[in-house]
Amino acid sequence: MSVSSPSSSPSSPLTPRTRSRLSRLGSETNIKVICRIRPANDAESRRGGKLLSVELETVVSVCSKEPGLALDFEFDRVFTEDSSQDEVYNESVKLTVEDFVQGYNGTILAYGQTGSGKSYTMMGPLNNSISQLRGIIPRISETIFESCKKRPDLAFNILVSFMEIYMEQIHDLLDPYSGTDHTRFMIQEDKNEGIYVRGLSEKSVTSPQDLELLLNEGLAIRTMSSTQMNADSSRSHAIFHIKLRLVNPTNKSTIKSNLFLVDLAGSEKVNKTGATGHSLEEAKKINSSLSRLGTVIYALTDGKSVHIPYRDSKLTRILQEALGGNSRTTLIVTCSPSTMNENETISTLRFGARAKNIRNVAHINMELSPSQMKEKLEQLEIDNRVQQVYISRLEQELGQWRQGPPLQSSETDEIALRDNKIAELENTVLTMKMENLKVAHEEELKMFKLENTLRRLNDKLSDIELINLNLRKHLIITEKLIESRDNRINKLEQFIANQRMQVQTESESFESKLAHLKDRIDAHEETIPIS
Ligand SMILES: Nc1ncnc2c1ncn2[C@@H]1O[C@H](COP(=O)(O)OP(=O)(O)OP(=O)(O)O)[C@@H](O)[C@H]1O
Repeated sequence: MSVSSPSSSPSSPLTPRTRSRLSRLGSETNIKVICRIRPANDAESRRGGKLLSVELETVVSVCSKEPGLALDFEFDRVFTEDSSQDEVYNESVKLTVEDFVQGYNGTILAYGQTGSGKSYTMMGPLNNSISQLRGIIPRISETIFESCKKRPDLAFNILVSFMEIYMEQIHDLLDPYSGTDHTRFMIQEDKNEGIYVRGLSEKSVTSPQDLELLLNEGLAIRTMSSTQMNADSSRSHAIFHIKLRLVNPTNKSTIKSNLFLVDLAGSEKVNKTGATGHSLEEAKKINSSLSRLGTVIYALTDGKSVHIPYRDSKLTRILQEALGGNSRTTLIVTCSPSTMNENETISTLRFGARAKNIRNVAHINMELSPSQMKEKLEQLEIDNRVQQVYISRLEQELGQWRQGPPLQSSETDEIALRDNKIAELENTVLTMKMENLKVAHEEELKMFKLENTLRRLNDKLSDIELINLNLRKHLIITEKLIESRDNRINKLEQFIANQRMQVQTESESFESKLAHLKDRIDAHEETIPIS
């Protein structure tokens, strides 16, 4: 059996010092990874076999047709063909949205092969009017407004923007007239705002209905086309961005948080989708952009990379905070259940398993109000004044000491002698300090190397623990299977024993009937006169 642990250990590009500083500011968490298996479509029901099975709520097993290839993948949660939109939202996404309203940045990403159910999960079915089928984004908007209403002490302001990255160009989905001048959109970074796209329109919303309307308007102009794998295939990465500003009117402090909801374009095997000409170019761009996302995830988790190539694509640059930064991130990997898509599904599950090792450090994004800043400044000024008083007292004492009674020449010589001695001693102390510093530096280097070795060992240990965990899970599953087989055997044995008893009873009754008949024949024969 193989297990899903990536070749290397969970790690992060942050140095231990930066990490500990960030940890003090916020909480460090792994990216949450959810797997969702969609129901088989018509073609799969007709021709494909069942590829995936889910024995536990967190493990999905691939039952490959290749002999000897059995893979288990562990995620934070696995949803099956029968899971509803409601379950997916409540059990995997709602918490991120509640954190978002508390001031944490959040990101929810859907990744998977074309036609595997990303848009269904994020938005809901196309042209849907059934409330239970609504996807994550419409449900999120309701939670946000409900949560904001529960905090009447704060004034809130919600802005949304909606963009797609199509063939590596940014398009504004809330401004159909933005035209073809894509150079007006620039990805920029700001100390307060984080990473954002300059030039993108932002619309203020005051109700879930407002937000849903904008979502649908944007979706209506998103680049879609029909492929052999999906009649309504999204050919772009769609990024819906919700900006929340919560202001405390009393002290004027502001909480600012950003939520990115990303429906990625689906990876595809061009020979399967039958893409040619322009569709082929689209597919190549989609695959190349997803492969850059994979490279970033690989670099974040291989435990070696110092440089993370976020700037290699627009998608990874925009998602920089979501991947290894200040964000609570959930990745939803979507899969077809059928053996017809075996390679694509295994590759999706591997992508999810690797991403699960990314560590983020999220913190509440709060800006102090002018009055809070003033308070802080005043406190600093008081501290400063206290220090100044202390310094002037010391200076006064020193002055008095310096002024002391007039000295005799023999006393001046004595003092000069001692001054020289002091200078000499000070020199020695300085030299010793330098020596100490050198030694401390060498010690620090050694410590650093030792820490590195320890970290590598720890990483190996967690790899082994992960493998061990998977093996134990596999063992549990196997034990359950054996137990269910044993039950079945017991039942069958019971059934056979019953059958035997029944046969025996029947044969005994048959024999007694036979004997009875025989007696009657004998009796009959005796009564017949011999002619
Ligand atoms: N969980 C589900 N339950 C019922 N139908 C689903 C489910 N997931 C997906 N589908 C259906 O499968 C088809 C493909 O889904 P969807 O368009 O969401 O895939 P996608 O991954 O977004 O594809 P692409 O990358 O090509 O855009 C749609 O008809 C959708 O309604």
